Amino acid sequence: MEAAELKIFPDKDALARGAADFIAARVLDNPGRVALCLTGGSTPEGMYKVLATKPLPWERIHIFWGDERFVPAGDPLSNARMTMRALLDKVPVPDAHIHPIPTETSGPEESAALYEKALKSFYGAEVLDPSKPLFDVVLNGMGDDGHTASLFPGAPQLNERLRWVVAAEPGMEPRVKRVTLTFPVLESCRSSLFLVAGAGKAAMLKKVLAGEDFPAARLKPRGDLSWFVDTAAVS
Ligand SMILES: O=C(O)[C@H](O)[C@@H](O)[C@H](O)[C@H](O)COP(=O)(O)O
Repeated sequence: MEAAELKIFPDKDALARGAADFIAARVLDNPGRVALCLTGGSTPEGMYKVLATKPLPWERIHIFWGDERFVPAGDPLSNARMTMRALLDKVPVPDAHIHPIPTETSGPEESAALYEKALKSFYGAEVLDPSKPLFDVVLNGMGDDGHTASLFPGAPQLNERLRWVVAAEPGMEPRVKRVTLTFPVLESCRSSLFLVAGAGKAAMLKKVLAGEDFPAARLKPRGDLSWFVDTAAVS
């Protein structure tokens, strides 16, 4: 693991362009099967729209999500739905390469078990090999309370080292149950990046970058880690 890199952009649009360029470059670095782990929240949406304009080899890109709200696929709160509308509906990615966290199940526990199975089958092994990262790029957000994915401060899911995917209680708005990848899985990547924008994040960003114990600061990717932030978030 290398030291984290901090990239500061003048505003949210510049941040979106910078992050989309970064992801496109990482995709093009890999001549084989590419796996991207995307995130929900409001910050990535603009970046997804920029990424949709990039001429990328979509036929060899697979899409996963780091967490999902336990709502039907068509619900406006769905992270996958937002990503479909901003990005995936606009690019020639094969349907079979889109791997949303299933939510039409008996509950978040069943969703987590099914997604864990899907990830292991894609990876081709039951145990993560440190020399073989699962994802090329993992995109992360950070909540005002320091959560990332649906790993909330003080939650038992923070200490999960065996399960790849678990159910989570709603830690903050929207107050719906969640399904989330765990740290070892989010960390199994070549590159990891956080997108953080807006003055509302400034106080927490300062603490997390100083290494205070919040979920976003606990993420220790095997590959490189970059923080893409706007000036408001570092104000
Ligand atoms: O489902 C979710 O809510 C997210 O995956 C969550 O972890 C998000 O990334 C952060 O809360 C930041 O969200 P914003 O970009 O909206 O601030």
